[in-house]
Amino acid sequence: MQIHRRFAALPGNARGASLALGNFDGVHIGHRAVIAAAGEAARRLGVPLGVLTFEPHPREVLAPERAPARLTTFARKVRLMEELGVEQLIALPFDHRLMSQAPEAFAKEILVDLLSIRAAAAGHDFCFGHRRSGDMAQLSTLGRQMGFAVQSVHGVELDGQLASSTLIRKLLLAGNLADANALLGANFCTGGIVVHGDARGRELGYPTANIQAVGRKTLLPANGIYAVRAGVQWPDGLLWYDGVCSLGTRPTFDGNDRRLEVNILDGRYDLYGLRMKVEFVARLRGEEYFADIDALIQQMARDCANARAALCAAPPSLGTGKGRIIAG
Ligand SMILES: Cc1cc2nc3c(=O)[nH]c(=O)nc-3n(C[C@H](O)[C@H](O)[C@H](O)COP(=O)(O)O)c2cc1C
Ligand SMILES: Nc1ncnc2c1ncn2[C@@H]1O[C@H](COP(=O)(O)OP(=O)(O)O)[C@@H](O)[C@H]1O
Repeated sequence: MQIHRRFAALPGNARGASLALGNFDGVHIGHRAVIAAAGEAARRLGVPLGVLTFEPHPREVLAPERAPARLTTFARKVRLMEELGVEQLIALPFDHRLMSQAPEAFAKEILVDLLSIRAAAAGHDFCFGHRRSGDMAQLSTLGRQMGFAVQSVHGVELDGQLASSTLIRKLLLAGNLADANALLGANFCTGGIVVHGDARGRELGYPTANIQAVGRKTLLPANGIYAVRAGVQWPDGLLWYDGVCSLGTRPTFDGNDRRLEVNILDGRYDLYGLRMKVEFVARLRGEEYFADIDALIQQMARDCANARAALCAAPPSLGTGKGRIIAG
């Protein structure tokens, strides 16, 4: 996949694609339906499949204090889109010129003059142009006038819930990881760098790598204990391990800061300073206060056994998206 981040540096092969338009935070099953629709048009027309998005999200530029925490970093979006077969990712900076562009000017200057698109697909509620004044009906009209096909894609519902980034954020914050992952079509994933903690984990018999976010933070799920897959970025490549993670303030030890800590179930490693990805596979329980440390240690042993069982039963991490396209 080729990634284009600057208007001025768009090579010729970024032009003439079938493009999915949107922000795609989470790359959830609704987003996947939009990308699939753009992919079908790409195959029909014999042109590359692309995604046009703005990075950072316009909301993060216009009202950063009100922007919700992200489900996916840009790097994670790139990886998920690559898995979906996206060939050209055009992630343009959202600047003041773009902000003030009327819908017609956006279509003419960006979609036609800059990108010469052949087709566009977006969610039925997609808005574009100055103050989000352009909608899908207008994009279809502009497409007819300017010579590109437009497909409006209906929302995707899973077990009666319409996939949306907002709903997935709510589910994660409420501790409903199973539904959030189902709507994501992949396991929720975050990560960071392994830093020093209180050196207590090794005394308990469960060393835990403390993960500190680097760069733009993602949302974190509700506090609790989770079965995870931990991706360690060793100098010579990324390796995945089964693990268990504790997310929260460690009430047993009067912790006051919120920490994300991962115990890799098998083996001992020196992880300090390395990057680690944490894929949340299943929620095991909430954090608890233990008056007796031995009781916590016994519970941690049960957590590890439960994590093993959950990880054995879990489907492969990516491409598990299910869902039904609904009308309307
Ligand atoms: C599987 C697992 C379950 C845990 N459950 C709890 C818990 O219920 N309550 C709690 O206070 N801390 C819990 N912890 C967090 C430990 O207290 C924490 O890992 C320990 O204090 C080590 O901290 P350190 O990495 O800073 O040394 C859990 C940790 C793990 C790995
Ligand atoms: N299986 C393992 N899972 C997680 N960390 C491990 C493991 N084996 C060794 N370690 C190392 O132990 C460190 C965590 O030990 P711990 O006693 O919890 O101290 P601290 O939290 O202060 O770093 C990790 O950062 C890592 O370098």
